[in-house]
Amino acid sequence: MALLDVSGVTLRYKTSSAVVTATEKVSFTVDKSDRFVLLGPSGCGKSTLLKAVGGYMLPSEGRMAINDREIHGPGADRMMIFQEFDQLLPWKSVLANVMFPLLTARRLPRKEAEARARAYIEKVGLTRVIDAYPHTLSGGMKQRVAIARGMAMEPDILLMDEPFAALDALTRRTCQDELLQLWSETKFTVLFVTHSIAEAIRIGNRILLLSPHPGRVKAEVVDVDRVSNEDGSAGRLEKEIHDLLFAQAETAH
Ligand SMILES: Nc1ncnc2c1ncn2[C@@H]1O[C@H](COP(=O)(O)OP(=O)(O)OP(=O)(O)O)[C@@H](O)[C@H]1O
Repeated sequence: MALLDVSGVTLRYKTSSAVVTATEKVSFTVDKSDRFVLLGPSGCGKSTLLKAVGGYMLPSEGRMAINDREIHGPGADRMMIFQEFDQLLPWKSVLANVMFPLLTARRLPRKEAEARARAYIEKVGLTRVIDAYPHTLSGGMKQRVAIARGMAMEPDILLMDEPFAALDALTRRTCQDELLQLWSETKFTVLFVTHSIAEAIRIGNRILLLSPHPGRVKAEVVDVDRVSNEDGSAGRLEKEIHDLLFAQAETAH
């Protein structure tokens, strides 16, 4: 049984003047310990899909289930990490930010919450700024706090919406490496959204390619680790994915 099962999901926004179809009949499954990437051009509905898996939006058609339980709303089994640097509570220290959902959503006793928060802050290498406030941290550090906060909840799946997109290239690369390092230690499950082909290949072991608006499944690339580890093949895979994503658009011009 898959950890996450998304089956024939259509997601629509209803505004006062129009109905926008963000994704159409999208299906995929995520297994435990997958680093599953949703990849596609801007506007293909990646963030909308993630929002729906998070329980913040219900499908107009199709079904989503986690551990065979239908998703009806948000839950502590799914934690979201966003692109924006302002997702932390500015009036709370790093430690208090990481402890906050442990106390409120997980309802852990304060001592236990603090011990767990300290352990995850150490995992992301931020112990020396544990008492600092978010406005004194760099963008990369704030994202690491958000990751520590998400991981400390020990959810069944981490939902990451372009978490490194607003970082400079070097910091982005470091954060990607750190995420992979954390993954090799704990083998958590992550559903990761990006529009960067290179980032998808670095992060994912499986990549779902979505067509432009409305998002439909174009293809799934499996076993990315094995393919991209072969000599010089990351570049080849990048080109193949590019061609798959943009073939139709290019022939149309
Ligand atoms: N709140 C909203 N109301 C109406 N339409 C929306 C809303 N949010 C998104 N959309 C539309 O739904 C479609 C999918 O948007 P979404 O943000 O999920 O795409 P995306 O693939 O994540 O894009 P990006 O990479 O630019 O973030 C787009 O056409 C967008 O304009």
